[in-house]
Amino acid sequence: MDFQDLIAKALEHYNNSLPFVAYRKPNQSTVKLMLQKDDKVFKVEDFSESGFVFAPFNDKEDIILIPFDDSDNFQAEFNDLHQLNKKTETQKTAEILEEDKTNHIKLVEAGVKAIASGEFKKVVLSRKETVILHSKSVIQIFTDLLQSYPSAFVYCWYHPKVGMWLGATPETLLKVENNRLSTMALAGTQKFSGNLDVTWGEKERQEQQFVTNFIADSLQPFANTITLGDVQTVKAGKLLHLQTKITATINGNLQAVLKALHPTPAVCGLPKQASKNFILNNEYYKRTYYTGFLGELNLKEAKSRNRNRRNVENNAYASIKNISDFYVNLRCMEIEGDQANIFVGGGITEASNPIQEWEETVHKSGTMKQVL
Ligand SMILES: C=C(O[C@@H]1C=C(C(=O)O)C=C[C@H]1O)C(=O)O
Repeated sequence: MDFQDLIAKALEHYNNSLPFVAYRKPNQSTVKLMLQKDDKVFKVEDFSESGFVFAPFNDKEDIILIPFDDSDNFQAEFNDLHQLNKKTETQKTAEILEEDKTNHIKLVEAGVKAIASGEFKKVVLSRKETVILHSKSVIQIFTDLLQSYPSAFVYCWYHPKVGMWLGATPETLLKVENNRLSTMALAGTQKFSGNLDVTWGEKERQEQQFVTNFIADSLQPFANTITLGDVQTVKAGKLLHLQTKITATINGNLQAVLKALHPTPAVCGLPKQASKNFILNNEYYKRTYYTGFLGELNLKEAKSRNRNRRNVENNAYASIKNISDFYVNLRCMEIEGDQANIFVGGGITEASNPIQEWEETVHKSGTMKQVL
């Protein structure tokens, strides 16, 4: 199937008010489409299910599933950037509301105060910004995201009883292939100005180290070996972040591992419960699915043995891999009628400057506004 046919199928499904998800993994060209056959709201109970997961920030709320068995699945290649109409005109930067700025600064000040008084060590504080879409369609936004962010997980998710979400996230929550787990600690932000070789402040290094330590500690009860990579600077659109890759061999079930990890201090804080309570009680809006996670759950993939082997008979015994591949729902938006709600936040430590934190959220929302 070619990409235009895949888009037409998704549109038809949307017009029939039926759930679907279209997505492309980082640095890949294959776009997958799952069309759910009815409009039931399926929920994940224990992560033994198989399908596409859409989980909220608050782990007390329901996790939505588009089950593989109740869906028609398609895929297409998206690699010829010129096959599409050229990227549509970027909308002028929307006006920043003075009230949003004052509120965010107040929120960060309250966060810094709570840290200074010992309530927690780090908290990620965020806000919602609304942009009017004018004539741009959801499908145009999705294809612009695919073109603009080749190294992100790009998706468009729709359920008539839940909503319409789009995003291009740079952050993996975890990937599990049989019992091999890989994840990342991503935090710290600065603007990209043409150079990856940049210096990072102590605040960003510490903030990212909190995330690495938390992930390593949380995996400890389920892991035989945990390997941490070096701290690297990575690019996400026009922003840079600090990242440490983490791999482990796990012996626990996926539900227990997720319960320990989500939400990580990359999107919540440290310690988890105190920072989470602060977020739920103090942010000026409800996060719903922003900073939740999404992706494939228990996908079965046939993997043939090494093709270079002399003994070709071995190739007959293709092994089946069980794969779960989840991403943190960042750099995302919710579409409501003719408006897009963009969600942006940043990590706060005792050393945070409220005005700089406000500016960081402005840079992050700019990344999303580029495709609107
Ligand atoms: C919370 C967001 O991003 C997270 C926070 C970061 C930070 O504090 O520097 C960086 C990357 C993400 O882990 C967001 O993009 O909304």
